Amino acid sequence: MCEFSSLGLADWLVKQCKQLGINKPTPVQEHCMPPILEGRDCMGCAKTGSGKTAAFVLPVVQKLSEDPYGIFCLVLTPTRELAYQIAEQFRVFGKPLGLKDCIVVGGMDMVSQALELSKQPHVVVATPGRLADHIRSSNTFSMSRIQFLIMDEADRLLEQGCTDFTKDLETILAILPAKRQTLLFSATLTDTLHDLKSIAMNRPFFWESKSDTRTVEELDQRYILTPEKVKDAYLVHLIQKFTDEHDDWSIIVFVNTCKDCQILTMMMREFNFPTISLHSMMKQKQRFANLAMFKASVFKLLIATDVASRGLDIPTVQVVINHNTPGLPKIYIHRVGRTARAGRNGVSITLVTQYDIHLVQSIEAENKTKLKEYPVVEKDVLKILTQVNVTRRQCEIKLESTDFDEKKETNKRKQLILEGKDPDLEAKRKAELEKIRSQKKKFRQNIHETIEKQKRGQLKKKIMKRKQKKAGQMSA
Ligand SMILES: Nc1ncnc2c1ncn2[C@@H]1O[C@H](COP(=O)(O)OP(=O)(O)OP(=O)(O)O)[C@@H](O)[C@H]1O
Repeated sequence: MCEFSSLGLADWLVKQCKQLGINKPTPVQEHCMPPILEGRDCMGCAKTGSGKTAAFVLPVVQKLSEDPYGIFCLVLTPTRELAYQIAEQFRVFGKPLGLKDCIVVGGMDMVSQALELSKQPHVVVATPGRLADHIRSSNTFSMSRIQFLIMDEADRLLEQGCTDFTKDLETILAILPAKRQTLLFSATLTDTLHDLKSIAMNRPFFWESKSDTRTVEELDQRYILTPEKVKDAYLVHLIQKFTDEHDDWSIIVFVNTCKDCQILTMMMREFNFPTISLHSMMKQKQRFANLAMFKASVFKLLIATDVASRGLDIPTVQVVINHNTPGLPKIYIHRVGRTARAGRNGVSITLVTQYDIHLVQSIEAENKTKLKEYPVVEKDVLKILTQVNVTRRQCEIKLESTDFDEKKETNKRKQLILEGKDPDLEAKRKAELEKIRSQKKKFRQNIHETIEKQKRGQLKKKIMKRKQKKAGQMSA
């Protein structure tokens, strides 16, 4: 393994790294930092927890020290929490320079952000939506001289998922100078490589960590096959087990929806687990506060939606539990990547129902890893099943008495209007899609049942034949 200084990093930054316990570059840093320092565009694809952030922060800070002016660098990232985490890295490495950063994310005061932007910070770390809002609504800042555009979790920024950043990215890219360095990083770049290449045009250097698998070796990947109705009991059982067996434990449970996140948080509290939640329907200040308390181990259990699945670096997390099987291998990679970071060990456990088996198969195929079954004493789970299910029902009733669903509906309508869509038309379209989906599910279920019936029929026939044969032999 080489040294930071041999990569062209200045002595003062090498010293700064040492002070932070970063002594040797990781492979993504070793390969991507020299081309960035040479002035090339770079696309870096390396596994979760492999030090991609420092791979772009360190060269930018070095270049900034050579010719400091603001706004020098713009970092775009899909989530607000991640923006704060990246800004902190710039602040730490750039402390000797007096580096000034500005965080521009949704859910926080827009006026104070505009004021900060007008003070020409060296580095702006932003989520696309809020930055685009600032560009559209004010002319108090200019990004016409930026040297670096960085997209962290670049594939997420470019894919058209539930939050589509395309329009906001267009607004942002339009005000950036063509002559700049563009750096794109993620653990899962390959699917969007084509789109990314059109953004990074300056002799892009592409580096991907060579490995047979897409998840880290230190991660013990498990699954539990469970009927939907027993899932929560398994979850309570698993958390109780970790609490009993480890003094120092920290777990993230990923769920599919904000509502599920809220209900499971209430449930886990009923079972006296120190639980906190993170989802997009919470007020932003509460989101930051909850994450800070989880990071500080005030709360040991975090129930979160996919808003926490990318980039968050919390070294104490030993276990990730997927309460639902992720629909895409990529989502799985990022979720389980919240543990086993920077060479540490970690465990991931995915709760799988009979209807999710095809999802597990595609996760295994894509990641070239087999998930192993997690051993559980089933009778221990069955013992708590009724209590757990009653608790869920109680929590659901409690949540129904609040305005949670209403709030969700209002938020959704607001979002659609902001996106220039008609909320009523969208609702109709969604209902139609839901109908098709449920028809498909029913169809799959019918096929499954028919196959099972056929199997049972064949088995019966075999048994009958065997009996007849035996009877024949006896009578002979
Ligand atoms: N050279 C190094 N030596 C030791 N630790 C390092 C080094 N570089 C970074 N780290 C640490 O490794 C951890 C993970 O780094 P980072 O968050 O940058 O990962 P990542 O590759 O961006 O992961 P993800 O894909 O999940 O976003 C951090 O705590 C960071 O401080």
